[in-house]
Amino acid sequence: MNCLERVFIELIINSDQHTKLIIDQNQLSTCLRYLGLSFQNFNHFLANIKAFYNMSSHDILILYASQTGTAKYVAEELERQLILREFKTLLQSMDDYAITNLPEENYVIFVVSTTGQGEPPSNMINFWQFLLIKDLPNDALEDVKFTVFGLGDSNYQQFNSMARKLYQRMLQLGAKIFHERGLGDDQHPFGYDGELDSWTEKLFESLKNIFPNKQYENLEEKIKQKPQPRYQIELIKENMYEEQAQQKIQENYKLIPTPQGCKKNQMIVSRVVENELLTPADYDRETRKIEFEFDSNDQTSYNPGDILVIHPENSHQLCKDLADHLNLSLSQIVRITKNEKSLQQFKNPFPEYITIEQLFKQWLSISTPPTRYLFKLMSYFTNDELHNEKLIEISSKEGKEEYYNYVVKEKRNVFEILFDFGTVQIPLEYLIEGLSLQKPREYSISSSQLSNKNRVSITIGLVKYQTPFKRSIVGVCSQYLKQIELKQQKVIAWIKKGTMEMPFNDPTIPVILVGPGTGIAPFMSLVEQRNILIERQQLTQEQYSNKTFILFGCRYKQKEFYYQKFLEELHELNRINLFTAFSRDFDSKVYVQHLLTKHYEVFGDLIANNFEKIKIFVCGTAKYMPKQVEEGFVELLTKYLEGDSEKAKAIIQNLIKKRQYVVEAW
Ligand SMILES: Cc1cc2nc3c(=O)[nH]c(=O)nc-3n(C[C@H](O)[C@H](O)[C@H](O)COP(=O)(O)O)c2cc1C
Repeated sequence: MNCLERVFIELIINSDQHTKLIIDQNQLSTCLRYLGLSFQNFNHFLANIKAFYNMSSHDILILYASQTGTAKYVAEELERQLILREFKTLLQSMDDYAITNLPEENYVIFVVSTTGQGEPPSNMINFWQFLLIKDLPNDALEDVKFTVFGLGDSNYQQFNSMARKLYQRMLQLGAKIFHERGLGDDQHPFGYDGELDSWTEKLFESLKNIFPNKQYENLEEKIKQKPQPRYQIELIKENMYEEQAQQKIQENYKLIPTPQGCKKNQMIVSRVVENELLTPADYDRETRKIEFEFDSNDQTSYNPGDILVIHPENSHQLCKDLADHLNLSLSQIVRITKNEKSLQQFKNPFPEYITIEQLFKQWLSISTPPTRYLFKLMSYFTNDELHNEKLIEISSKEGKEEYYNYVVKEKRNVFEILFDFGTVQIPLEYLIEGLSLQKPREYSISSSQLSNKNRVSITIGLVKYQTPFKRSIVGVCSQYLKQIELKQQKVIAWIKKGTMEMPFNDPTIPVILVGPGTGIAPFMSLVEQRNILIERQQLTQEQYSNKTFILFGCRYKQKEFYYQKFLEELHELNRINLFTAFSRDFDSKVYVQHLLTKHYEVFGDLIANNFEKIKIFVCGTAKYMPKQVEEGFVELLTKYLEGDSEKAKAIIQNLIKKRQYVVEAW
């Protein structure tokens, strides 16, 4: 090893406090150039480094890709199970992992969810792009043994597609399977657990053959012992905390974890300035237009198709109830630090000093059902035998049904659970370990920034429903936004690109926008923007007419035809072509897909004359609509092409491939 190489190693090692190799790809290529090393040589070089420093590394690498945290939780639970059996593990999100180390790994477990329409979660994008590099040799990963557990929902057309694609790509690159693939499904009566439990059981069978010296039996005694908590918590006395530090606490919101796919420095602080009810007050559905104004110094910019990602707050009452139950005051300041004795590797997401109110309102997901792991943790903190047994049962594989019936289906939150198990006195450091972090919620933007540069609006349907036991549940974020005080409270949000790349600068490009219900939201942004551009660019009627086709559908015209006046006015002016379907106003039910076949000549001509530039966007609920609309397009083209269904299918498939036909569904 020459002295330049040594310098390089020092650089890498000193840049990382965990003595593992984490370098980003820019750093890597700069260093490689500096050292005159090719990429191939680099792997060999890394092996040298490891040997040189005798880094005792892991037995198994767990890599997860997760959009809303489920795959992350599953990966963490797997890690706990592996640690219990004496495995040395390394757990990372795919994009945090230095992918150039992958050929050196022995055993890898991938836990990967699918998002969008069969797309990778944001923390897999770079990793996936790297794996897809065309000239990677087919023996690049020949020493790697792997398995995949996928999280998906069979209601989506591309069920678990990222887990499947990753599996195939790993095989193409020469990696070998050490355990069969598992595919979890949200539609299973027990959600992904329906598949995960048996997959995990078999995983340990497979591992027994590979790592016979680990501990697989007699785990009961170990399980009974309380694990080391991940965090340490210190209650801070008020007089110990000076004024300057108080100021810091006020600014904790700046440390709220950046949502997937957003940029840290693009956090927006805004206030709600308008909250308009779009449905009749006595209707069973509630849809609102919520408008935000950015705090003055924000240089925020957005375009039609972009998404507003909102960090919601839990209700004050729930935070107070939970704090009271734990004998804590909301104004209590606590110091949260990492417990270095914990065997798990993780990033501490909390600010060092934080009030209980901030912790419960902004940081922890306390309104939604907690994971099974919380029940396990709770079981260590009761002297009541019955409660202890029940908690252990719910947290176990055997108690899966009970967990689903009592927690998931009934949407019980942590306060309700602690209340039911009143003998449990769980310390705060264990409680926060058993809860997930607050999840941001995504909404399509429905305004154009050309109309007001400091404002953005969204169209939200209020989530409210009853559980099987008739408990009334409301959605965390929609309720938070509904009740927010106008112009008072700060709302923390980010803007990110959506999947629909809209032609927002050119109103002459033909678009077909299919948006039933609140699926209309992103299209309102494009329509408003195009309307302004038609004026600004002084376009002629010939240039702008028959370019923006909107298909909107809902149950009743009188109750749910959002933005009716504006849309009908633009239709009158020939600035848009509006087609509507009201499914409950007439005896025969008409939905948006029926409008396509009904007007097959209009849409057939439009598509046939604009193959290269037309854009079709479909937005709304995921369950049946996207598939039915796609079938509607195929049907209309078949009719237009006088029965040539193969050609019709090929046209739509081609548009999908070229991303001229894009679905955004939830
Ligand atoms: C916006 C959205 C898009 C989704 N798209 C798909 C999909 O295309 N295919 C699929 O199998 N599951 C899809 N799902 C389901 C998720 O993969 C599933 O709920 C998973 O458990 C989420 O895991 P995560 O929280 O780790 O991202 C989607 C879920 C959402 C919210």
